[in-house]
Amino acid sequence: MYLVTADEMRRMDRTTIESFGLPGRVLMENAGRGATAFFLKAIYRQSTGPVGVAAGRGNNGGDGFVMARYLCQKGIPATVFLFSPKDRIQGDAAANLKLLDSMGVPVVEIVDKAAFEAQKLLMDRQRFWIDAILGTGLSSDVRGYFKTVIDSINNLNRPVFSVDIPSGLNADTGQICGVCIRAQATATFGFAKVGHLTHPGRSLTGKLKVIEIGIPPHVAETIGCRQHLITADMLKNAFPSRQPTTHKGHAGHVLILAGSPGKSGAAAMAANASMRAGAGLVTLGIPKSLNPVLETMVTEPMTVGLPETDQGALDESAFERVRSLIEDKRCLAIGPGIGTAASTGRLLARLIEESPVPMVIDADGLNLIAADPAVLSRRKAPVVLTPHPGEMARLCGLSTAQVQDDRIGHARDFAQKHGVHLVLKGAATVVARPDGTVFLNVTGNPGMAAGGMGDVLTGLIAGLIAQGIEIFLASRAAVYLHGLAADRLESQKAPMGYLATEVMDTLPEAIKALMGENGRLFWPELDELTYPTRPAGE
Ligand SMILES: NC(=O)C1=CN([C@@H]2O[C@H](COP(=O)(O)OP(=O)(O)OC[C@H]3O[C@@H](n4cnc5c(N)ncnc54)[C@H](O)[C@@H]3O)[C@@H](O)[C@H]2O)[C@@H](O)CC1
Ligand SMILES: [K+]
Repeated sequence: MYLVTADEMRRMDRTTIESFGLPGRVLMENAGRGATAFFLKAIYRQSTGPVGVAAGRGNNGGDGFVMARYLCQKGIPATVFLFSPKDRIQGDAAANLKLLDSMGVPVVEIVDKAAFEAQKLLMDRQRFWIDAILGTGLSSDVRGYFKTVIDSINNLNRPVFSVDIPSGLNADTGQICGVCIRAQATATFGFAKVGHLTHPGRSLTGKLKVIEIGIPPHVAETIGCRQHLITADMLKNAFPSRQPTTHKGHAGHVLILAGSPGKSGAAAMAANASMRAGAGLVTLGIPKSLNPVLETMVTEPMTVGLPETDQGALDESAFERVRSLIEDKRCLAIGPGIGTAASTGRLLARLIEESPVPMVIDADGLNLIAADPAVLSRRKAPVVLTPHPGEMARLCGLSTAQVQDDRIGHARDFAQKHGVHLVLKGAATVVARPDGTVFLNVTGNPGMAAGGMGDVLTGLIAGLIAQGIEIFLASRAAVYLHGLAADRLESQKAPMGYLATEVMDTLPEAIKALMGENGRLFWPELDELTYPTRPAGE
């Protein structure tokens, strides 16, 4: 499912109108009619009463005029509060405003703060609000008079329904431009916008419905839209089917380099998560003094003690041993709990340059790369990086706040610049491919804000790659499954307090839910088999 930016939506509207020949007026009619149906279903059915339509001077306001007309036709009292002089409304919106006049729908012109104050009583009487003030045409922070209007509507504490996007929300980043409507539900047109599903936009949008308004689906491809939503549908066939004769060698062998004193748990979780992902075998390479501890912490994974520094971190001299360990592996994951010793950094750099198998790099591995991300261009095999916003900030030389302001943009830029796959963790994880294609994940919940979740994700991605799943697909499937497992725990257990190891242990259930029928092996039922009733020859 495509997620579009404001500019892409504008280009799609234009292509549909100019090349496809569908008039803008028809699009606006479809938008307003569809939005009304959703408003009645999602908001208005709870109770009844007068509806205030707050309209701006652009086409978003035009959609609001159409909605007011349909409400009036249904006998629902609607008043349009027009936050612009009537004579500044143009085009399709102006045509729809005229229709309101002829239908007798009241339109209250509010052109400045004084007029706004004068209408406060009438505004207070409205039981519901439709927000058609600003849509994808928002071009800067909302200030002054419009800011007061948006604040006042929020403060009325009435159910608010947004047309296309909550007014004040940046459609490209999900960031608030000065102030923003808090909607209970939003009807958007043609395609969901990136900002609807990126935080904080997601919580301001409320329940979202995409209304089909007549834009042909192929137009998204024509204009080169590169953002998508991760859906179960695109992942359900990701897992290679297992034959009755499949053995652990077929299911792939993962090598994980992890751990340092005080961080042996990270190594154990990453290794066990690869097993939970379905990898056939996992070998865990750790600093040798940690080997006795890890031997008792993990059961299924094998452990190998590697040369270490005086402080007990992985040492560069482990390189030859690791290189020989990689030979029969399908994926190398490195980073959980490895620390940031310079010698470990040199080991990592040499592995990036030499590893013939895909690498997943996480945690301290990312902090080590941050000193010289150019090493990534010398990789032999594909690389997946899994930073959280803080690690991403170090990789990009930015502040965490700057990364969070445009998560998709930074993830895409880094992936393109360094030719890597990048998983930017956090609410609505972003998965970017070296060509700049980006997918957004919406599974998961705030209960995941706990130590160890990242280690589990690293092991999960590696475990999926080891099973032969293409790297970008494996990365998307992993973030989806990781969130899905946590969502199960949240609904069955508690909103927080569940552990990373519990998420890990729930992964097989999440995989089963994702695979659906594809996950079942169809053995013949016993009564379908025919047995000789007596031994042959008797
Ligand atoms: N044919 C089309 O283009 C269609 C557009 N549609 C609607 O049209 C909307 C986009 O319409 P427009 O491009 O006219 O833009 P909007 O209606 O979103 O807003 C544009 C107006 O807001 C003003 N504005 C921008 N930033 C502001 C700020 N920070 N503070 C105060 N005023 C600000 C602009 O000067 C402009 O007058 C969509 O969100 C959607 O609701 C739908 O009707 C479907 C068809
Ligand atoms: K709006």
